[in-house]
Parts: sequence; structure tokens; C-alpha cells
Amino acid sequence: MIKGAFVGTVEAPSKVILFGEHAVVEGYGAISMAVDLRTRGKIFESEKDIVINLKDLGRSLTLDIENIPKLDLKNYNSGVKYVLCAIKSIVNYLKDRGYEDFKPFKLDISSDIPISCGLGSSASVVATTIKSFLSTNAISIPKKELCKICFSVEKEVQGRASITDTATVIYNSVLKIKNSNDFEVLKGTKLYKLLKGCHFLVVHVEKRKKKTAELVKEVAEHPRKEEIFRSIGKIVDKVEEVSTWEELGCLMVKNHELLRELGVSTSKIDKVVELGSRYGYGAKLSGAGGGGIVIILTDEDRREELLKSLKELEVLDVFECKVGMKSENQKG
Ligand SMILES: Nc1ncnc2c1ncn2[C@@H]1O[C@H](COP(=O)(O)OP(=O)(O)O)[C@@H](O)[C@H]1O
Ligand SMILES: C[C@@](O)(CCOP(=O)(O)O)CC(=O)O
Ligand SMILES: [Mg+2]
Repeated sequence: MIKGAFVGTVEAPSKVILFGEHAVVEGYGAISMAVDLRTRGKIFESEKDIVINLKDLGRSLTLDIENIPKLDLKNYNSGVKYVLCAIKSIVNYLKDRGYEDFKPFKLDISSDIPISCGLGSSASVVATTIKSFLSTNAISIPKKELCKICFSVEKEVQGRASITDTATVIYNSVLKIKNSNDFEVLKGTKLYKLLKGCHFLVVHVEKRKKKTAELVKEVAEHPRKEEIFRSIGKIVDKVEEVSTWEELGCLMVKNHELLRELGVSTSKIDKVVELGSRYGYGAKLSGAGGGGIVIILTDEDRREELLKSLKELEVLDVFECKVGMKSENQKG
């Protein structure tokens, strides 16, 4: 074996939630889809430890394999917790099933996904880390198991979470989330066919001041959350019945209004949603909120006017997003 030799690459995409964020944590449904902005893990041989370079954070972790099951996440800064918890969880999962003597490796993680803006960068990084560990050790586990482990990491680090982000980046598809921990891949249904024809734009509106974990915690304390979640749940149920982009866009705007009532929108996000409704079929914030991204269902005939207005608002970035297609970054 050549010291430091390149072994291979693993990847995971990102996601947008089309309907149902926050309420899904409390057991209501959601609709999500994968976005082709990717996290990549480049794996190299290592002599002794597991070394993980988090290129986007400018951080490096060196882990003695023997000590991984005893890692206490409390001793680490919040930025590296997802990756550490991912490594610890996969080691414990495999040990419980009789595996031992894991191979050391060096892993360089880098991502196209803007961090902490609602695109599920945490789930994508967790999936990449665990897939890298499995690939290095030539172990394969069922997708459903991989999903369960990644979800347990999001839950442990975030405190509260739904399976939405994890399942969407692992199945790399359009998903109907049935409740906080069950889902199905949508293929061939009426809604899937409608979504397949949709042109979406993901607008990175502004940096988020808070992490998902804090936003989910704040929402859990909202005095009217039950009533608002129920209304969001009803919208998700209606989505499967719609036949036109107009109806779909209208439900997006209604879902956004409810997220606004939950207190997770901002004035700039509202302005972008307004533009998305004026020049497109509808729009809403996506993910935990508090800033971050808006998803717009565009009217292709008015796309240029929309892009011009977004530029005037000085949004951070605009990404194309379509079911089953590679997204292109078109700076706004
Ligand atoms: N490229 C990356 N490298 C290392 N850690 C990352 C990366 N991207 C995301 N993370 C982890 O995920 C956290 C952001 O997750 P979160 O607040 O859930 O936002 P989101 O999942 O919407 O992007 C970061 O603080 C960091 O801990
Ligand atoms: C708010 C929530 O519904 C989505 C969070 O998405 P993100 O981390 O902002 O990409 C939380 C969850 O489903 O785990
Ligand atoms: Mg996240």
C-alpha cells in the first residue's frame, strides 16, 4: 500500500423542503426533493488515525480509532459535532454487529452547499462521513439502515429533528415524508409528474444568524405552534391533489404565511417570496428559516424579470433546481 494513496470519492447531494418544515418534526407530513449541490469526501490511505479535514470550516480532526466509542461531543465546538457524531455512531453501530479492527483513513470533506441556510448541509456532511467510513472498510449496509444512523446523528446534535433531510440526501430523490421518521420515495404519482415539469429557483437570500438546532428549539416554544402545525399539515395533504402549477404555487405561499406566523421568516425573505409570487407561480422559505433560502416555482416566461429583481435586492446566490436534473449555479 502506498502511504497517503488516494482510495476513492463519496458524495451526497443537498435538499429543499417544498412543504412542511418544522411541522414535520412534530409528526406532520412534508414534501422534499434533492438538489444537485454536493458534498464530496475524498478518501486517502492513512497509517494510524482517522484524519478528517473539514476544508470549508478550516478545521482538522485526528481521531485514534480505539477512542472513538468514548468520544464526548460536549468537549467539542458545535461546528465539528455533526462529523464527530457521525463517526462515533457508525463505529458503535458496526461494533454492536460484531465488526472490529477498522481501517484508518484520511478524509477531505468539501461542499458546494452554502452552510446553514436551509439546504441540509448538515445531513449531507453526515451522510458523506458515514459513507466514507463504510467504503474504506468495504462494508455495505442497506440504505434504510444508513438512513436510520444518519437520522440519529441529526437528532443527537440538533436535539429535535425529522428524517426529512437525511432521507432526501440519501435517496437523492423526491420524497413524501409521512411523519417525523417515516417516508416514501415519490415516483410515478400525480404529484411527481407535476413536480417533474416544474422549474424551481433556490435563492440564497441572506446568511442565517442561527443554526437549525436553535430555530427548531425556538419553534417548539411558540404558543400557537399546535394550531399552525395542523394548518401546515392540511396544506401538505392538499399538495397531493393539485393538478396545476398555479395551485402548487398558491399552496407554497400559504405554507410561507404559516412559517411567518411561526416567526421563522425575515423581512428580506418575505420580499423574495413576494417577488416569487409576482413573477412566478409562488414561493416560500425553505428549511429552518431565520434567513437562508427561498424556493420559487418560476414562470419561465417571466424569469428574466424575476432574476433582475433578485439582483436588485442583492441576494447572495441563485441556483437552478429541477427534479432529476443537475442544477447550475447562476450568480444573481
Ligand atoms: N462543508 C461542511 N464541512 C463541515 N461541517 C459542515 C459542512 N456543512 C455543514 N456542516 C455542519 O452542519 C452545520 C450546519 O447545519 P444546520 O445548522 O443544520 O444547517 P443546514 O443543514 O440547513 O445547512 C454546520 O455548522 C456544521 O457543523
Ligand atoms: C426545520 C426542519 O424541518 C428542517 C431543517 O432544515 P435545515 O437544517 O434548515 O436544512 C427540521 C427537521 O426536519 O429536522
Ligand atoms: Mg441541517
